[in-house]
Amino acid sequence: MLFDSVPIIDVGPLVRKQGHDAMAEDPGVRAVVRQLDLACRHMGFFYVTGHGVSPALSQAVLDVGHEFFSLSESQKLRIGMSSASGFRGYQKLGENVTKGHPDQHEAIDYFKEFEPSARPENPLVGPNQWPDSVSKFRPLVQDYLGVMIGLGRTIMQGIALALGGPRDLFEGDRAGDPFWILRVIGYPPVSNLNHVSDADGDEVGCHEHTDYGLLTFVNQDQNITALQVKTKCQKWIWVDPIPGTFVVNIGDMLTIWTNGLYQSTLHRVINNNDKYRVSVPFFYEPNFNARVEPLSFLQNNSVGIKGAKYAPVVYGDHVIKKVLNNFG
Ligand SMILES: N=C(N)NCCCC[C@H](N)C(=O)O
Ligand SMILES: O=C(O)CCC(=O)C(=O)O
Ligand SMILES: [Fe+2]
Repeated sequence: MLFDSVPIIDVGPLVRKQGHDAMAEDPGVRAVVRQLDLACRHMGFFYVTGHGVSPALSQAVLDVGHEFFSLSESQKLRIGMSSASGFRGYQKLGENVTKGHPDQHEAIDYFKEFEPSARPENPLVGPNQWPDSVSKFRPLVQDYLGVMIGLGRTIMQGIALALGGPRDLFEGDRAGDPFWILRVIGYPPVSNLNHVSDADGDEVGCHEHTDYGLLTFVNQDQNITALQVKTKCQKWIWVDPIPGTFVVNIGDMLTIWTNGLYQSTLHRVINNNDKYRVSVPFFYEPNFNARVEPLSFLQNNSVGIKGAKYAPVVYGDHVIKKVLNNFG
């Protein structure tokens, strides 16, 4: 089965039953689980509706993003990202690099904060940086984080069932204490052309990449189409915003845990519109110290994969390598 567009999944039944002992037998949950399985096997991307996150909260987070990016450069640089801040904070246009190409976006990056006892040589140890010039920014984003961590956990329960595992497969040492990431990203318009001929050039808001962890939830401006995904047929397709939904995609650690059954999917951003675009991806990730390796029950599965196709990695090592690469 091949998808030529991104499927929409109403996860309402899963959200209502999550954590219940009998959830795996609930017919509504089972229908959601089947759709998650197909989307993860064949596309790596899906929209979710029925997630229970307030549309007003999602919109307010985008609004404070717009407000922040409209500030002067010197105000934005007051929360500038550096190695001293653990790579948390504001990065200027072109500062983030993907496979050697500077990206045409500016952003603020947040990571879960470490306990004071964390190893000081870990380059990601540092304080998150909040803009005080946009007073509602911090409380809104913190509310949003709480809600999104809950949604990430719920969808991971659905994915655990989709794989034929117990619902708590990704709890505990795997992803019970997720090293979440949140980015508030601004993409200026790159050109007024109606097509993009050279997708390696300067006009790309974020060059093609896969995400690092388990699940990404993209909250994006309505009425601007800029995100593209590469289908299994190697065709780039646009992912239009749909009101009230998140665009969800799977990350590299799910590829490893599922022994390649659910593969992370290449995507990129080209804001070839005349409006400034804001998106806020929330990344639900494994625990920082999680050891990620193909699940034993997926090493000889129905698709005929024999043995482990991927070497084990520690998630924290993977994300550190990625972040250091992004900022030279
Ligand atoms: N936390 C995540 N997944 N961030 C994705 C950013 C993708 C662009 C980055 N320069 C890169 O090359 O990865
Ligand atoms: O802006 C978007 O729609 C997606 C951004 C993205 O892919 C990322 O930050 O990993
Ligand atoms: Fe991404």
